[in-house]
Formats: sequence, structure tokens, C-alpha cells
Amino acid sequence: MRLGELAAALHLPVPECAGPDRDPEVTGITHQAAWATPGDVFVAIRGARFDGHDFIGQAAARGAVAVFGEGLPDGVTSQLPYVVVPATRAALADAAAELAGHPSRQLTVLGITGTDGKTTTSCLARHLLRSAGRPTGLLSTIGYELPDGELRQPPAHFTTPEAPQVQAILRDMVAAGAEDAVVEASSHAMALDRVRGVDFDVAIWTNLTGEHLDFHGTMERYFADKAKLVERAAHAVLNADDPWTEQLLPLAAGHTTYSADGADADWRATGVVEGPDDLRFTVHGPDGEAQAVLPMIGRFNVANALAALAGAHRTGVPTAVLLEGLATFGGVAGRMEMVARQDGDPRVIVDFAHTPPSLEKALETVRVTTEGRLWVVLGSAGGPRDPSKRAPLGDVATRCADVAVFTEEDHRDTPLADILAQMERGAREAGRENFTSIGNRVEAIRYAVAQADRADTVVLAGKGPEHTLERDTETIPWDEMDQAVQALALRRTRE
Ligand SMILES: CC(=O)N[C@H]1[C@@H](OP(=O)(O)OP(=O)(O)OC[C@H]2O[C@@H](n3ccc(=O)[nH]c3=O)[C@H](O)[C@@H]2O)O[C@H](CO)[C@@H](O)[C@@H]1O[C@H](C)C(=O)N[C@@H](C)C(=O)N[C@H](CCC(=O)O)C(=O)O
Ligand SMILES: Nc1ncnc2c1ncn2[C@@H]1O[C@H](COP(=O)(O)OP(=O)(O)OP(=O)(O)O)[C@@H](O)[C@H]1O
Repeated sequence: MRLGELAAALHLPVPECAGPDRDPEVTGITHQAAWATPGDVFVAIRGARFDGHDFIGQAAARGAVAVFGEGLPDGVTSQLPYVVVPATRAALADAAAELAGHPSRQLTVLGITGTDGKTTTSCLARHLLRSAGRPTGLLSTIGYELPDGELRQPPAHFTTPEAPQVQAILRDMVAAGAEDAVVEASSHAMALDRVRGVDFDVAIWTNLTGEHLDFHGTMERYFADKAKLVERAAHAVLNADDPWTEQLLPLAAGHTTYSADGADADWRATGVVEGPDDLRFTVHGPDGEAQAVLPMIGRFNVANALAALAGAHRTGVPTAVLLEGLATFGGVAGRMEMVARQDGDPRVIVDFAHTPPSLEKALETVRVTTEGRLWVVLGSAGGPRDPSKRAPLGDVATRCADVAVFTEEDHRDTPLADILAQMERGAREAGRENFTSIGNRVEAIRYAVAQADRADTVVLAGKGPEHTLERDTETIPWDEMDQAVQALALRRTRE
């Protein structure tokens, strides 16, 4: 597509140009100069940290053929055709969608937003759709998947990447035969127009609580940013138990509601039973009443399951088929993930909780279904990461678990002994001595798993799905689940 055609499609003024090629062939678009490839438009965004105009030269050297910006700074000229746009991020999103051929129009797109539960609900929805035989893609915090289910990572670690990557991933999904796409939309994504070029068929809302207020400013702004997903979708799936839903209802073109508390809603759960390995409940939905089994722990996952069921049902899959899928859900990597166990093994759970509030929530949830003692193995990061959370982590761990094992967790160049001492101090200042410190994480995990009784639960907190462990100046490959499996195998040989 020629630059002039692209500008016309976006209702932008025809570019002014100082250089020789007024109307170059455009093949792609990027906001990041270092990622520019020949034929790209470089969008010069004035951000909070950088002004993209400072990188026009780098983009040009890499082959960019034009620039979009809100106006050249005084005294700066562009050697490339420069198109003045009203808002760079909006233009980035619109042009990315145009250049990718609007792939979302060929997909049924389920967008998922909310403070908690986005990743879990996204993974549930894509599993329900795939189990029903629908080729489905996923874009989420954990990475992205085409219908083949292989997990891939976009460059730069984001929940929702910038618009060119979103559009390229959706285009790849279409090319791979996807009919449906599940897209996790963070509040940053909504505020920064990363999913502006996506036509959402269904918007799923999990819940809203105070978070990221450093970025959004106020709760009202945070709500307004997230609410954009509901406003833009053809249909919204809303949480009747969330107080913000009342304000969302008038914004939705059409809506379905759900309640994990059994309140009046289109989809309700009643009779929730929390087992050691699963959740069981009765679903009341548009197709009637049926029993549901979800192989996950954590009561909040009933809400995530209802949201995913209601969303997937909008694509036309009957409830009975969806419930068959629910019963085979394999969980989300590193989030309350249960390690396969044999008779005589304690229950071992890998979880990502690494802040005092999330650790508290995770341990409280696991406590409900723990017959014996509750163990937790955890550390706290070093380097520039927040040192003020170390003592509170020691406090929460010894308060919510029966035994805490303090260990390494990416201490980097901070002396591990200092971190462990701060965690111990948090426990001691609260008058507790129910902890031990074992610096080597492999040994710490093996110790807890070996000491735990079969009625006990061991929570391995903090590393979750991460692939590396940063120890002193080394970065070593890490697989917490594999460590847990090995610790259980070792325990069996010693019994
Ligand atoms: C608050 C936020 O999301 N900011 C993002 C935003 O920054 P910004 O608009 O201030 O831009 P900037 O960094 O000043 O750069 C301005 C422009 O210069 C360009 N640039 C900059 C430097 C350079 O060397 N070359 C270059 O081309 C940049 O690509 C950009 O186009 O655009 C940048 C370019 O894409 C992002 O790197 C940056 O993400 C920051 C680093 C970030 O940490 N974002 C997190 C908070 C985030 O988005 N998280 C959510 C999940 C939140 C959650 O629910 O937990 C997510 O969706 O992942
Ligand atoms: N519906 C929910 N309500 C409250 N808490 C939840 C809910 N679902 C999950 N959680 C908690 O939040 C944690 C993170 O879950 P999940 O990754 O699904 O959320 P998220 O919104 O994607 O968050 P993030 O973007 O930080 O990964 C879980 O380990 C659990 O402790």
C-alpha cells in the first residue's frame, strides 16, 4: 500500500515531504525505532520517558520510509515524509489494523478485562472453545497461542503488547485457521490504544479493585479506561457481584450477567464445594441447570469459570459441551498449579504470589482444603526490587502458614543473607519462630516436601511460571514445577 493510500484510509492529510520519495510503498508500522524494518512507517510517540522524534534517524537508518507524529519539534526536520496525525497512538492502532487487513473482523474476538482473574479467565475461555472443536487463538500475559496451542512469546514482556504486535498476532491467528480469539486487555492497553483496532464481539469483565492508580490517577479514570472495552464490544459479559457493573450496564450494547454468589443473574453458581483438587458447583444458565466440575482450587475461580462459560456460550457452543470442557481444564501455568501426586505424597502447589497481599490471599485459599499443616517456601527479590516487602512477607508467611521456609528468589547482587535476615525479622517482630531459612532454593523445596506429611500442603510461592533464577551475578534456567516433581520423586525413594 502506498503512503498516500494509507493516509486516505485513515482520513489523514496527504503527507508533506522534504525528501525525494513522496509516496513510498508502506509494508508495516512500528512505534519502536529499533524494531523498524524496510518499508515501515515509524510512529513518533511523545511518551512519559522519551520523545519518539529523537529516534527518527535510527528508524530511517533501519529502512523506515515515513513518519507519523503530532508535529515536528521546533527546528527539527524529518528526512522522511512526515504525516501530522491528531493522536499518535490512535493512528498507530488504526494504521496497524489497516496494514494487517483488519484480522479481527474475520474472528470472533472475546476481550477480557478486570483487575484480577484476566489471565485465568482468558485461559479458561480458550480451553472451553478449543474443547468444543473451535480453532481458537489466545493473547494473554502468559504469551500468545495460535490454534495449535503452542505458547509463544512476543518481544517485550507485556500483558497486551502495542497495536502493531496485537494486529500481527491476530493476522497470524487468521492465517493459522483460527475462528475465535481470546484477548486479554489490560487497563494500560485500553488507556494507550493498544487494542483500538480490534473489533471485539464479546467483552468479559471480571472485577475492579484499586490497582495501578499510579498510572491511571483515580479509580474513576481506571474504571473509564477499562470500561472502553465494554463500550466498544457488541456484547458484554458482566459480573453481577461487582459493584461497578451497575455503571457498566448503560454502556453495553447488549449484556449477559453472571454471579458466583448465586445472586440474580443470567449465569449463577450455587452449592459451591471446595475440594482438595477441584471446585464443584451447580450452574444455572440459559440452557437450564447442570453440575460443573473445575479442576482448580481457589473459590474466586468459580467467578472466572462463569465468566468464561458465559463468554464462550455467546459463540454458540451449548452449555453441556462447555461443561465437558471445564472438567478437563489443566489450569494456568504457575498460578495455583497443582503438582501431580501419588498416594502418600503431600499436596504441592506452585503459585506466583510474591507480594504480601497476594501471598496472604493464596495461603488463605489453600488453608480451606488443607487437612494437615500448611507449608510455604518463599524468598524475596534483591537488586532494585522493593526491599520494604521483605519483612511483611516474613510476617504473612509465618501467620498464614504453619511452617515457612525462607530461601532465595532472584536476589541478584544483594547479599542473600541480608534478605533472609529481613524476612526473619518480619516473623520475629510478630512474635513467631515457625520458620527456617535455607538459602539454596532446590534444597529449600526438597526440605519442605520431605518434611511434609501426606495430609499437608506445600505452597511454593513467588517463582510461578518464570524460567530463570537470578542468583548473585548468574542467571540460571529455572522450572519450579520440575523442581517440585523432583522433590516429590526424591521423597518417595526415602519413604
Ligand atoms: C505506562 C506504560 O504502559 N507505558 C508504556 C508506553 O510508554 P510511553 O508512552 O511513556 O512511551 P516512552 O517509553 O516514553 O517512549 C516513547 C516512544 O519512544 C519510543 N522509543 C523509546 C526509546 C527508544 O530507544 N526507542 C524508541 O523508539 C517508544 O517505543 C515509544 O513509542 O509505551 C512504551 C512503548 O511501548 C512502553 O514501553 C511503556 O511500557 C512500560 C515500560 C510498562 O512497564 N508498561 C506496563 C506497566 C504495562 O503496560 N503493563 C500492562 C499490564 C498491567 C497489569 O495489568 O498488570 C500490560 O498490558 O502489559
Ligand atoms: N476472580 C478473581 N477475583 C479475585 N482474585 C482473583 C480472581 N481470579 C484470580 N485471582 C487472584 O489473582 C491472581 C492472579 O490471577 P490472574 O493471573 O488470572 O489475574 P490477572 O488479572 O491476569 O493478573 P495479572 O495480569 O497480574 O496476571 C491469582 O493467583 C489469584 O490469587
